[in-house]
Amino acid sequence: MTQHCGLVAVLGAPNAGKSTLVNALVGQKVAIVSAKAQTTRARLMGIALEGETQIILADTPGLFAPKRRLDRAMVNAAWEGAVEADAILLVVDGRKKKRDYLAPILESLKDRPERKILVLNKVDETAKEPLLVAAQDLAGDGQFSEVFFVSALTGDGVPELKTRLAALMPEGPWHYPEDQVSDASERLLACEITREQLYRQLHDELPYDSVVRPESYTTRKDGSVEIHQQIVIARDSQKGIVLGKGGTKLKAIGEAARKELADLLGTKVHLFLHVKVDERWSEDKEIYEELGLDWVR
Ligand SMILES: Nc1nc2c(ncn2[C@@H]2O[C@H](COP(=O)(O)OP(=O)(O)OP(=O)(O)O)[C@@H](O)[C@H]2O)c(=O)[nH]1
Repeated sequence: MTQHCGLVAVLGAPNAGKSTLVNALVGQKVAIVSAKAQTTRARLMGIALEGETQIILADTPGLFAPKRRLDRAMVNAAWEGAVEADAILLVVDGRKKKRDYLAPILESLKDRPERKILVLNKVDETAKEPLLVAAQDLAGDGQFSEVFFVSALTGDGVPELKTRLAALMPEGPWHYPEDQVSDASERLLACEITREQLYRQLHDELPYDSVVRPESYTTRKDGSVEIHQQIVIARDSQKGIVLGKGGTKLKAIGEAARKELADLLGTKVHLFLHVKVDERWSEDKEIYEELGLDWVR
């Protein structure tokens, strides 16, 4: 059978469930998910397989009005992900009754020539009637060729969406080997996993101006992996939050991240986390490059 391969850009407001959807389509965790808005910083790709078709998913940062430089870089990355895609998915939180916040996204999508598919997510927590109203409301202007109702969380409707996306992918050789699920290097993916644990375990206490950087990533003789990472925060006063009493918080974060990494990499993992205070990290070009973001003024 001939191979098919194409790019799908996944767009949507922060917290719509884009990362969860990409993970569900890939069938394995590739993008980090958290209840906090704007979790997705780097442009991670998920790679889904359906028969002879490879679907490359650009999991883009949520689109929102950018103020800080980091935010502007994220929005730029989001649009980059959508350029010349074979399909654009707009993921919308179906539970939300108010939809004005989507107006700028809908407006900017108007000029895009790609096929656009509306995905109303979180159907597990939404009644049918309001979902239909939302679909009519958003797809009424004819901009979307199709509407899918899914729950990225439970997987409801996801296989149907995946089948449809596969059918839209053009003929062509696969871009990635069969067993690859993400184009993020393992180093970077490992940082994302630590960052997710930071979010999970510190909740609202975690300062937004923090970042996890890779220091080193080596395979030991016995096949296990030794990973060193730096948690960079902007203020000395934030150190206590990350470390916790007697360092217990950081230990728990490292332990959870290590377990998950071992699971993902299928080998024993030694994870070392170092906390560093750097007031000016958000002005550091190198950090942006590391995270796969463009430096924008
Ligand atoms: N009930 C329900 N919750 C969902 C569903 N999909 C995602 N969520 C939750 O919504 C929150 C946001 O999900 P993410 O996948 O991180 O959202 P995102 O759009 O990638 O967010 P950003 O990274 O901020 O752009 C998480 O708490 C998810 O568990 C769903 O189908 N049903």
